[in-house]
Amino acid sequence: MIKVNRLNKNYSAHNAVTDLDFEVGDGELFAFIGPNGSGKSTTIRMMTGLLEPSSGSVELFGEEMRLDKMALKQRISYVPDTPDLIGRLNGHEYLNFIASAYRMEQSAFMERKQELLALFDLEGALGTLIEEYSHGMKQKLALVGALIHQPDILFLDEPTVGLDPKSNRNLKQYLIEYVKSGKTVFLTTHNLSLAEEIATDILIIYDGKKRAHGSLEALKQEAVGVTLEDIFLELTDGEGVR
Ligand SMILES: Nc1ncnc2c1ncn2[C@@H]1O[C@H](COP(=O)(O)OP(=O)(O)OP(=O)(O)O)[C@@H](O)[C@H]1O
Repeated sequence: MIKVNRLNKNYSAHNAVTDLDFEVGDGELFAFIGPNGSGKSTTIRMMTGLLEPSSGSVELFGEEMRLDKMALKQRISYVPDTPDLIGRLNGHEYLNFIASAYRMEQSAFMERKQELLALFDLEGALGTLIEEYSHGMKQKLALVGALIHQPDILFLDEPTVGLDPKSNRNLKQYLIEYVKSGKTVFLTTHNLSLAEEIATDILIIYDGKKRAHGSLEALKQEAVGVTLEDIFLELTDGEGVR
């Protein structure tokens, strides 16, 4: 599904991402974790064709992702950490816009819209302008918009920030079921218990470089620690357990 090959991004003299290599398969729920400023958003923006790499490449479905690859972009969704929705639209208009951009059939659109709005308790908010939504409501509408066309790969940057506990739990369960159907989820999070709970694969990035990658069990072989938090802190020069 995803192949990242010696990916680099330099901002002036600063290397935000250095020689990053990894692969993500079908049906994986991949957690990409690292301290603030370690290069997660930069990487995800290159993977989704929003930012040109300085060198290296990202392949999705065996094809190189670039800024102009619209056909590849039709098969993915990306929810950034602060979704930038069109404030002058109401929820209905926003979702209609998404449906037409992805050329969804009306019946599939209506069916999935009902399901997702119920999942996030958003049914009552669709007539309201997005600029009047709370942060959590915007986050939930962005998630509905990202999921409605059932992308083959779903990229989520900090998806649970701002969500209430019920929506948080519903999202977790939804993502677990989503990957069981063969789809792929790639998420960044600072919520290590979330990664521990739902990820099939975890990559720790530190200062733009891959520090560790594997299942939780595999990571436990690489570092002393019982929890992902112990391992993370040890591998990222934090308050390690050693
Ligand atoms: N447009 C930019 N111009 C210059 N430097 C940038 C730019 N975007 C990011 N950086 C730098 O690149 C590095 C990686 O930033 P990035 O946003 O990818 O980190 P992150 O891991 O997503 O952080 P956080 O967890 O805080 O969201 C940081 O040092 C940041 O200051």
